[in-house]
Amino acid sequence: MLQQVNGHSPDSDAQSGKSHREDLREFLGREAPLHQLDDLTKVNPVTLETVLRCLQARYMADTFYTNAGCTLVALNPFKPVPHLYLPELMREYHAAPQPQKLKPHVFSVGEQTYRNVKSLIEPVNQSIVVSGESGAGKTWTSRCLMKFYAVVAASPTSWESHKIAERIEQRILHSNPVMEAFGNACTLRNNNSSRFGKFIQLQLNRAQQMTGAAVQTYLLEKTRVAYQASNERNFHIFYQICKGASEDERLQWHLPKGAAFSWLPNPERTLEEDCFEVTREAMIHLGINAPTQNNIFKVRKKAMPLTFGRDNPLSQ
Ligand SMILES: Nc1ncnc2c1ncn2[C@@H]1O[C@H](COP(=O)(O)OP(=O)(O)OP(=O)(O)O)[C@@H](O)[C@H]1O
Repeated sequence: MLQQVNGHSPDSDAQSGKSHREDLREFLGREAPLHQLDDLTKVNPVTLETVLRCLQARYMADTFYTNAGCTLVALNPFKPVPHLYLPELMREYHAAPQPQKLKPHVFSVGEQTYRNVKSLIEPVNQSIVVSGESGAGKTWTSRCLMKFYAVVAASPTSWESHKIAERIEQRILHSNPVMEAFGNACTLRNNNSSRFGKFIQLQLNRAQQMTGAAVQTYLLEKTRVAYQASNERNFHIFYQICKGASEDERLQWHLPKGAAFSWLPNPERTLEEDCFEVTREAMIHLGINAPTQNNIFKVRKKAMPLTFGRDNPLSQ
C-alpha cells in the first residue's frame, strides 16, 4: 500500500531522487572547473551534494575559503599554509579598492568589517561571528582576524602613538597563548580544543586605530579539572607547569621530580601547546609579573593531588 509520509509519496521521492541525480550530473558536467566557483550562491542547483562537491574540489585545489553570499566558509586545511597569512597579503586586502572582489579570504571579511565602521558617519559596532564544530578552525580564524587588525589598525602618525599602538598590538596577540593555556585542552577531536566560548572586543578610536581590547569568556568547562574522558587531557597549563618548571620552582611549588598526578592523564603525549615559556612570556607582555605568576602557579599546583609513579614521563 502506498503511504504518504510528511507530504511525500514514495513515487514523488523516487522522482525527486532521480531529478537530484540528473541535476548533479549536469552540475558536474559543466564546463568551468568546479574549484573556480568561489561563491556557493552560484552553485546551481543548490543541494547538499552540489555544495559539498564544490567545496571538495576547492579543497583539492588548496583553496580553503569560499563565499556563500555574505558568509565566508573556511575549510580547515589540516596543514600549514603560511603563504595564506602573510602580512603582505593582509596589506593587499587592506589596500584593495574593493576587497570583496579579491579571492575569498578571512582578511576580506576583516577588511569589509573594518571599512563598515569607518565609512559610516556615526561609527557603528561591527561583529564577526565565527562558528563551527570542534576542530573546524574557529580559534585559528579568530587569531588570524586579531593579527589582521593588529597590522591594519595600527598605523599611527607620531612615534609616541606608534609605541602605544605596538604595545596594544602585542598585548592583543599575547592574550591568545594565555587564554589557550588556561582554557584549552587536548580532546579526541582537537589537540588544542577551546573549552570555553569567548567574545573578543577590539576597540578603535575615531581614527580607526586600535586603542584596546577586552575578552569575555563563557562557560569554561571547569569539570575537566576533575574529570577527563579517556584519551583526553586536562587543561594545557597543568602539563606546562609539570614539564617546564625549573628545579627551584619544583622545590617551591612542591612538585617533586617523578611525581604523577591522577588528574593529569596522558602526560606522555607531547604537544606544541605544552610550552610553559610561551605562556610565561605572554603573561609578562600582559603585565602579569613574575611574583604574580608565581602565585598563580602555586595555586594551580594545589589543585593537583599527588600520586607517585616510577615510569612517569614527567620526571624526565
Ligand atoms: N587555516 C588553518 N590553517 C592551518 N591549520 C589550521 C587552520 N585552521 C585550523 N587549523 C588546524 O586545525 C586545528 C584545530 O583548529 P581550531 O583549534 O581553531 O578549532 P576550533 O574550531 O577552535 O575547535 P574547538 O571548538 O575544539 O576549540 C588547529 O590547531 C590547527 O592545527
